[in-house]
Amino acid sequence: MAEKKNKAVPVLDHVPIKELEKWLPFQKHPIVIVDKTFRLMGVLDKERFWRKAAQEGNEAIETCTNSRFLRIQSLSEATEEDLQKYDYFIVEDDHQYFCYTANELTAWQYVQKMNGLMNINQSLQEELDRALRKNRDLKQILNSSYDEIFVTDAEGNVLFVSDSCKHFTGLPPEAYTNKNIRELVHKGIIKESVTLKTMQTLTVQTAEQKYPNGKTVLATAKPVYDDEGKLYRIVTNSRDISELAEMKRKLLESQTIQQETCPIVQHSIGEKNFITQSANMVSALKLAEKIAPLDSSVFIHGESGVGKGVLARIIHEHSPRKEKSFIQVNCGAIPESLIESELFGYEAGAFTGASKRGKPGMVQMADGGTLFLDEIGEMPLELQVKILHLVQDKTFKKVGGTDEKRVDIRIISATNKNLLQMIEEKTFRQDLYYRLHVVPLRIPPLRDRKQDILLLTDYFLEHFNQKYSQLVELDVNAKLFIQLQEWRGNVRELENFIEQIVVTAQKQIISIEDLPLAMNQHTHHDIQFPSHLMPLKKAVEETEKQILSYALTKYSSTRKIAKALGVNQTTIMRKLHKYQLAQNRTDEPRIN
Ligand SMILES: Nc1ncnc2c1ncn2[C@@H]1O[C@H](COP(=O)(O)OP(=O)(O)OP(=O)(O)O)[C@@H](O)[C@H]1O
Repeated sequence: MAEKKNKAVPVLDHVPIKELEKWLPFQKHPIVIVDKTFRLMGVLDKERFWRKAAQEGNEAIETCTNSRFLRIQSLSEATEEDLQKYDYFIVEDDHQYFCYTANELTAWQYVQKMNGLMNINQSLQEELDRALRKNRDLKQILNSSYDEIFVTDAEGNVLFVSDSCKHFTGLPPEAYTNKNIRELVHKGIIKESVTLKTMQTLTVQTAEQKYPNGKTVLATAKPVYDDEGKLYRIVTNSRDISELAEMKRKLLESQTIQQETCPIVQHSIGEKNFITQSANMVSALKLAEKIAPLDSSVFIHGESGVGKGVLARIIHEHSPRKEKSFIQVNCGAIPESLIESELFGYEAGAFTGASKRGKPGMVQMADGGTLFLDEIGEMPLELQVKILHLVQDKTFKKVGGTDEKRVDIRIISATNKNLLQMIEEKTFRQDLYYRLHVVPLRIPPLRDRKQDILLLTDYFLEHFNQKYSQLVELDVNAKLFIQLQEWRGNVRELENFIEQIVVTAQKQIISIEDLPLAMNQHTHHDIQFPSHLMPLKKAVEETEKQILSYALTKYSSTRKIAKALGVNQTTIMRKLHKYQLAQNRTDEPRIN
């Protein structure tokens, strides 16, 4: 208890002198003695008690008797007035009396007030610290949100913008704070402000907004009212829905196309299958089957990797020539200097380095069967006239030979080039074009038959699982993700991609997170430059490898890659081997 102060003097009420004598030696302080009515009897001092009590008019007694005493319940009870009026204050505490001088009590009350003030100050400080901490926590929470949070007061003055605004707009939050929303809209920094609409209508407003950097966000502004029901704040939350919007668009697109889905059609070619369920592909297939028994020349148009080669095989297999050879010549893959001898063969000693016995060409090997001239647009102009003879008369001469040889072949050609434009540019002979272009067939790219993506994904998954004795599966999201890709390299790219998943899978069920790296390589074709410093040689190699991987998905032959990259074909072949990218190359002519 604060009132038990050291300086307080104990007060005794009617204690027999004898008792007092016994008790006195243990007291350190003077004692005040009062009677029953609380009238002062005397002030005792440890050593001088008896002496002073015996002497009438003792100075000490007199001082006390002239003094004014006030009995109070607690020290804090004494008022300013009391402190002026009385000299001593007697307080009872636990049946013991204590006597304080007015000075002591004033000092005590002063200390109490100071403590009180200090306590208030401390609790205010604590309250402030707590508020600041809360404010900091709140800011951190808001700033860690992926959504952008935008807060204004009732007048539209921007009070807070979370950090993610940088991600959305490219501008830091400071570009907006302490400005008025009207000013931001007026300057065109914000378009179609939902905050402004909420200010005007006092209702929740939601809108899809497009930012100049291409991002689409869904912004929702909500009014916040104070206790009196007046508008106090407007809190706007913006969520990046760019990916969602893109997915939605693609899904809608694929759903529209889905309506054109046909029953699955399947053909087996060698150990592989040709499979489709897209209406446009099925009609191309039907036409192919219809013209297959005829001997007329067929011309297949389509982007690289769509399946021109497979369709040519199907035509051959549906023709009376199916027991004979199907010879596929990739005109873009054979070096220009060799193409004539590869195609037509050569006589013994026709040129330096030629075999002494001569060599039959692919045309001769196709006798009785089908000759498939893939990438016919790559045929050198000088050779085109020789091909024209072959198509017209079914005759040809070997390199270095004089004899006209006759063959019974059916010619199927294919290209992903615009031959009409090449004719205009005089790089392709018009007469040859019309000779070859008797029955044109068109294979649509994979992006125009999205319903085939899933079908082909499942087919290739099963095929490669069997080939590599694996049990890899794709979960629903991974399949959806694959379905939504562009597949600019068409079926070949999808096939290679699934093969890569099966070969490199670390677990049985592949989910969407396991795909992106490979997806980046296969679909976006962005060349990633090394993100950290490394020896220049290694950085060059990494970039070179990426460029080659991309080129492989874009071009069907090393000759085309060489042309696109401005180096010779041998360099490309060497580098493909160096980076172990050459496994899937089938540049060599296929002979069946
Ligand atoms: N509908 C399909 N079903 C199954 N596999 C297919 C289908 N279409 C194409 N493929 C496969 O895709 C790969 C590429 O096909 P193909 O070589 O016939 O394409 P292409 O159009 O001739 O390409 P390029 O123009 O580059 O020569 C092949 O492995 C082929 O088996």
